Amino acid sequence: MTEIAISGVSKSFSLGKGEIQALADIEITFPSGSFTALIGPSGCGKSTLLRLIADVFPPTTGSIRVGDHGPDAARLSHEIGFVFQDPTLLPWRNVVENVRLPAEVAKIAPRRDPAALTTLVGLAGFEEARPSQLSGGMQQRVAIARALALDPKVLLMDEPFGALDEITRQRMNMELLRIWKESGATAVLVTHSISEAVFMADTVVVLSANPGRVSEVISVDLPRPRRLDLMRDARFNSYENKVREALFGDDMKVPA
Ligand SMILES: Nc1ncnc2c1ncn2[C@@H]1O[C@H](COP(=O)(O)OP(=O)(O)OP(=O)(O)O)[C@@H](O)[C@H]1O
Repeated sequence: MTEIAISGVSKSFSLGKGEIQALADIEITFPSGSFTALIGPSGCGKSTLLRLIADVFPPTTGSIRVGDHGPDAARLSHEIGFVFQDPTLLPWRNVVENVRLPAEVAKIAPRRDPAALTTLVGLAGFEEARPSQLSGGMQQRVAIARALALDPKVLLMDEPFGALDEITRQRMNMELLRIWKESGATAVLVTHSISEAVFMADTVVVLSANPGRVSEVISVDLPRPRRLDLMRDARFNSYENKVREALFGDDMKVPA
């Protein structure tokens, strides 16, 4: 069971002679096995928050707990899988070899069979294909399989489908929900899409900028498994409106 607890976290970066405060007073818990979406204006610190959890850098103040330990220990025991917007596959390696890569870098045996993971992400038959022979959506599937190779307890995704067309993106979202359920991981997804956030998440965390703060936490009480026709449901639209209002505040109000 891996809960992520973020307490009193702020993050500042030095920039030239000055300093930029990316995040302030972040207080939030992601329950074990939950799916959380982070949404907010550009520059509000969504990626920074993911990177803090992944131990790319430490917080300036506050603490982060991943399961029973800090992000550094979680990273060292390979408990965190990360998917970026760009799949960043090695072009000279085939699909299975790319999926196996994290285990090779860590000098340990893969905790999940790379060929089985390739099937799990819908790429059976493409095991030997090179990245250049795959579409953008297929490359991103490989990146997801690679993130699962060491059986992480936490899956962090930074706009993984941002570069994909709408049809591929919605398909990938459905598949990602299936893969997430199968993995049992605690998932955190950064997205710019309100409907994607509501469709995927148990909880949508809305951030505001300068510095990044949590402005609203919206629980999405919609049944799972979720299918695309859910998007036509009035309850779905009302959650979208809630997120929209949290993002745009007074700008949403109709002038008298
Ligand atoms: N390594 C870094 N060094 C200096 N400043 C940084 C660094 N990483 C992020 N920042 C700054 O922190 C702030 C938040 O950036 P971040 O990338 O986390 O925002 P974001 O919400 O993910 O943005 P976007 O939606 O545009 O991707 C920005 O002002 C950015 O310039």
